[in-house]
Amino acid sequence: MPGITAFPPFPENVPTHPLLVVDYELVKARDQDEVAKLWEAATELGFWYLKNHGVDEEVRGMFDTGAETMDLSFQEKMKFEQGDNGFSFGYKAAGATVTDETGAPDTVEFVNIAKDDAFAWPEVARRTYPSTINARMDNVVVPFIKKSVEVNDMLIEVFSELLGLPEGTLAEKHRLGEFSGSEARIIKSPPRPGGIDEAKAALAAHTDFGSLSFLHNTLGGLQVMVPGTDKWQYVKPIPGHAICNVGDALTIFSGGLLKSNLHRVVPPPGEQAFHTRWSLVFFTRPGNSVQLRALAEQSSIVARAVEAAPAHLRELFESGETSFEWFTRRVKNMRTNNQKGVDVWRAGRGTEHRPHAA
Ligand SMILES: O=C(O)CCC(=O)C(=O)O
Ligand SMILES: [Fe+2]
Repeated sequence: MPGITAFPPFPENVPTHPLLVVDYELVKARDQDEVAKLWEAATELGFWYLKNHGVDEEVRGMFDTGAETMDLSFQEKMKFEQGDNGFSFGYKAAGATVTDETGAPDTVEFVNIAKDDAFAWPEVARRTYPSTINARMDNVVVPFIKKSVEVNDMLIEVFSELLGLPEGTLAEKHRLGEFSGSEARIIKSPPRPGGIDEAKAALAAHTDFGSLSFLHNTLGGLQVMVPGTDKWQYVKPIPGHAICNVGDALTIFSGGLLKSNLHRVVPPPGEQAFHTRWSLVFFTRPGNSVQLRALAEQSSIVARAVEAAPAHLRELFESGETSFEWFTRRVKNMRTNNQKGVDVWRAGRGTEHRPHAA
């Protein structure tokens, strides 16, 4: 089981950024101090640790499912490949996306499982998956996705309240009944010991495409660029603590108040680089038809934020793209096969305003 295999500790001597620790159960009970901490984390860095989320057992099962899946032959995995049209569900081989505008290939493989397939199981809603995933749908994948939806939806509801939006406004944008890009992702990064340029990303510098990400990892490698700086800093994994981060859609809905921050994955630091790195994310994304625009008419808080937002964000608030268009554009323009010059890469960007960060 990759998640609990012994590995060296996260080194002390690398630049690390401490995240606020938010207690899921306390936020759910609307403990005012905890809700205030969540707001601080989401509006300043856009990243926080989440403890007491109750999903540990499902996370372990998902890592096992990932290990079994990645052990399948390359040929078998490629039967479930995503393709180059911006469809994200299924398998992505290492090197299938680029990590910057020079076309440097990524080094991670991952498999994405649609929330819509988990909720429709055993019916197929969006696509089929490798046998290793089908075998664990009932016991692991569906429970993991259902619990992750519950966690993210609760946090999104709290943001809706804090933004002063009419009750249920953000929930309506993430209705379970509508197809969306929401998905679980299991990522495997091979060991990359020494001799390799540590500054080179395994997974491109990016902001997340959707609303909220619920991430579980055990080895270092995730880095954030703290707003107002131009240096990458590691986020140290803490056992039992998930890492949550805001995605572009919430940034847009909130007029820029909720921060979708730039992050990337590099080889794990120090001795950890000798080990395979596994991570698992559940991404909540708005329903496909939802327009990505600032909800200024529904909240004076958002309206004021729009006024104060920088020009590059204000432009995005009025892009008129639906969630489906936004997501497809971003996935498609990272694909290696689609790179025909730097314009393709740049056209795939979201709220990132540092096109040269990589
Ligand atoms: O592997 C990680 O720690 C982060 C992965 C990530 O940022 C992503 O898949 O969007
Ligand atoms: Fe991400």
